[in-house]
Amino acid sequence: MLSHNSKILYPEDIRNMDDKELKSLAHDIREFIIQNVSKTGGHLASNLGVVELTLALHSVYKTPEDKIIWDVGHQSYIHKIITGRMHHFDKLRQFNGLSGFPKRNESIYDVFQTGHSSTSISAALGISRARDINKDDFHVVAVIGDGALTGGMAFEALNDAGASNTNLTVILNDNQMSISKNVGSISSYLSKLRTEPAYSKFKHNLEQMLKKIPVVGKDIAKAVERMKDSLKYFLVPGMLFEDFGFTYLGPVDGHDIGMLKDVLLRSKKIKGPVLIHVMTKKGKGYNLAEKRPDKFHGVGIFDVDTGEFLGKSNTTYSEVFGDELIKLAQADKNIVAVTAAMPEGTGLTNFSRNFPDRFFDVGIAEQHAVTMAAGLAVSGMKPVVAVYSTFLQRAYDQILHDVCIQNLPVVLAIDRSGIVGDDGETHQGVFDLSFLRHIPNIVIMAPKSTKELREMLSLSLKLNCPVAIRYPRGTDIEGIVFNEQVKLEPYKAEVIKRGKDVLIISCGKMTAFAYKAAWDLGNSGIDVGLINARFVKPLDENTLLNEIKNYRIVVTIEDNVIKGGFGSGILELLSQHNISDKKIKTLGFPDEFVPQGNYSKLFDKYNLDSKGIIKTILNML
Ligand SMILES: Cc1ncc(C[n+]2csc(CCOP(=O)(O)OP(=O)(O)O)c2C)c(N)n1
Ligand SMILES: CC(=O)[C@@H](O)[C@H](O)COP(=O)(O)O
Ligand SMILES: [Mg+2]
Repeated sequence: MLSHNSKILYPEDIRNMDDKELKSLAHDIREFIIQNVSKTGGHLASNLGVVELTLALHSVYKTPEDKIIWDVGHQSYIHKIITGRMHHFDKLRQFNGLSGFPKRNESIYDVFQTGHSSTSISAALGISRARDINKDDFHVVAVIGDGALTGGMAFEALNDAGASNTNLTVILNDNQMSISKNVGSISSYLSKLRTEPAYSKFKHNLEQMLKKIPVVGKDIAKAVERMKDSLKYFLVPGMLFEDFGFTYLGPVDGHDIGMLKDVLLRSKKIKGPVLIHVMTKKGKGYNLAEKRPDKFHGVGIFDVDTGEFLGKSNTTYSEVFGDELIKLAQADKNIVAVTAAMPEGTGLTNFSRNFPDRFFDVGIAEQHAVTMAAGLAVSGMKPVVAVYSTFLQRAYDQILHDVCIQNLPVVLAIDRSGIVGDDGETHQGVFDLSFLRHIPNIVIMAPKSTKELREMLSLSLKLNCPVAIRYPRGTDIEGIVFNEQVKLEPYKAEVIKRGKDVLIISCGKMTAFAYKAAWDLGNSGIDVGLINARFVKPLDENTLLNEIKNYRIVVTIEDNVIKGGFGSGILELLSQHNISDKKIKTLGFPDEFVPQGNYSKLFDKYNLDSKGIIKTILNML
């Protein structure tokens, strides 16, 4: 049984084990992961599915000289356990603790950092090409899931790698799941490869038969060749990948260590790019996760026996969004919803059940999601693209070129804006205001509460132009109840409180911290005014200028990077109106990547909670 006190494992230990020992280790590792993740949270089901695959990879390849690149990287826990990091798992995804993704500064075995999907083949190809230029001699392996294979980047890389002749191995970990059930025609194609063993048997028999046809004369020889070629398309499993220029091996049972090692050893001898199709079961070894791999994809703390999640269960912004969209869609048949493989996370699952014909899961393809929505919009539909802030980074040009230049009524419902917490720097949604604010035609809103999100969603569908609504992960901040009397009006800010000494102008969720700071300072005799901007673009210039003129000190606060964010917009406004007699401070995230950690830790670190705001204001007074 593995525990945090067990001997630290390294790949050499794995390479010295026979298949029986590896099988037993696989069992222990599964138990370790289930117990550990139940206490820390993390990506459970994906890791349980790749235990044997990871052991086989480290047995056959000589890491770290040979390079393994994990796509997304959420399935790298076993790789971490057997590369000397088992003892750090009690701090998995915590502030200053072990990352849930590969990190180059954590280990020499982590050769490329990931977090976002579909990058592994590109990175592996780059590493292979550098190796070839340097005349080095090592193997490069990309491990990509069937979900990640729905991303366009993966195909750009297959296209390039397939024609490159370079030695490179792609392991396709096919468990038929993205976070939810995998979608699209490639997924159906892979299912066919998995489920039709007759396919390969028939192909083998036929090839044998064709070989036996005696070649009598040129014409017959040519005809036989042509027949072979056309039959190949029907009969060769993995023909799609073969046509891309890869040698296809598989499908192989990804839970049989012996078979995995065999096929990996075989692949090492093949020149040029190779794709090995490995079939695994997501959640393998934990019955509850095998049954509901979607539910156990990414988890908080849970009870191992019952599978019950033990965290808080207040209504989240995502749930409110999904609920409100259903109501709006009931009244307007032109409303359609689009997700890039995140129906559950974005709160669209119920929508998909209520309106199956008006719901589109396009796979892990954010760029396509946005342009496809633009196509829906030019045809009179009202598309709402629900997407995490961090993943929308992929679709910058699609927003600009396909939506905003044509001024199309596409609503971007940007979930997980601001701090997401445990996933860390690859996933923090702290750039959206900066990468959207400068695009002409777009309206940007940020609700201070789940109630305001409902109103903003309803308004966004009436504005007939591109709209982004950015809202955070999780629930309303506990303990702060707003007096929600000021109804949302288009392009109008909300004056929550007037004061004399300091004005805070807040954006979205940060209004809650500002609200508490304003009241706490009031109790100490400092009279603070508070405006909830509601509209980041266009700013409600009249209200803002009318209020700002009454104060000497102005503080802006946002859960975005300071550079190019909401506060920058206020500075631009003041500069355009030649207002230079104010003391101003823009609060937000500094020019660095925000690490992993829970909300309170991070808001405290960056002085963005009410305590931090009070500290800033006292320093300014
Ligand atoms: C660009 C991007 N969009 C969305 C996600 C969210 N995401 C993380 S894992 C995942 C599913 C990946 O499926 P697959 O590659 O098959 O791995 P599995 O979990 O099935 O092992 C998704 C959609 C992401 N990481 N990156
Ligand atoms: C690995 C990945 O990108 C997702 O699984 C992500 O961790 C989901 O985040 P939420 O838990 O916020 O839905
Ligand atoms: Mg998968």
